[in-house]
Amino acid sequence: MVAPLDEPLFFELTRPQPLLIVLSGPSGVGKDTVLQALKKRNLPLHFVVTATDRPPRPGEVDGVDYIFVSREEFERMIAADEMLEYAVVYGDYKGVPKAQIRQALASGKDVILRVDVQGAARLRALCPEAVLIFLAPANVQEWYQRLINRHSETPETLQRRIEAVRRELTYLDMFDYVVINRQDHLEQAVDQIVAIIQVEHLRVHPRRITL
Ligand SMILES: Nc1nc2c(ncn2[C@@H]2O[C@H](COP(=O)(O)OP(=O)(O)O)[C@@H](O)[C@H]2O)c(=O)[nH]1
Ligand SMILES: Nc1ncnc2c1ncn2[C@@H]1O[C@H](COP(=O)(O)OP(=O)(O)O)[C@@H](O)[C@H]1O
Repeated sequence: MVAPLDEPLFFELTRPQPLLIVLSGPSGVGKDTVLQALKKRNLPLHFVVTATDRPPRPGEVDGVDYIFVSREEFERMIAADEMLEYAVVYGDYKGVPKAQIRQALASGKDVILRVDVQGAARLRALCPEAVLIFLAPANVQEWYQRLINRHSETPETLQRRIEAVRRELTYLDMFDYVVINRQDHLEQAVDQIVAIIQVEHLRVHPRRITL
């Protein structure tokens, strides 16, 4: 007996499972720029705002780029177990407030956040079904020039980022995807991340986020 042709097939009945997408990669590769471009695509994506005790850079907005807090406040949040994940990154605290990730996952949308490779490793351990995307430069020279041209660092903070990059590249094997953010081809990188999200939603066995 064949089901009536107008009856939805079983796979149309499964509610799409929201993804937890983790974008990582070396300083200056273009994570924030890619996320800003992704926001302009108006996809059903919830962008998690993470916390830091680093002072805001010119143009950075509290509650949008980061939740900017003092070192004392950050350490209070750690002690109060308010952080899902945190790390010292290039000398500053960075962390994912549990409240932020809960609010994001409750939205029913795909959730995306950008963390350093330490954060990506921690989120892989906490949530094996997260989708980890490594944003890479086309080559070290392009990466270095991009970081310098951003004019965001003091000699000390620049040196920390340069010293970190070799170690950060060794984390690649832990990731699910690598996207190259080529010089002056930003939209190509964004297209690839959109494609990853689309394909991840076509899995016969959807990733189930447990956090
Ligand atoms: N582990 C972790 N890293 C984070 C978090 N938020 C931001 N980061 C990362 O911290 C690193 C330093 O960020 P930032 O100080 O803005 O410097 P930038 O990477 O040079 O722009 C970047 O790789 C960010 O992706 C977080 O909540 N946890
Ligand atoms: N594809 C690209 N081509 C050229 N410049 C880029 C590209 N992506 C990002 N940038 C620039 O590189 C610098 C670093 O980007 P940013 O998003 O701050 O990196 P991250 O968030 O990974 O530290 C910024 O000045 C940004 O405008």
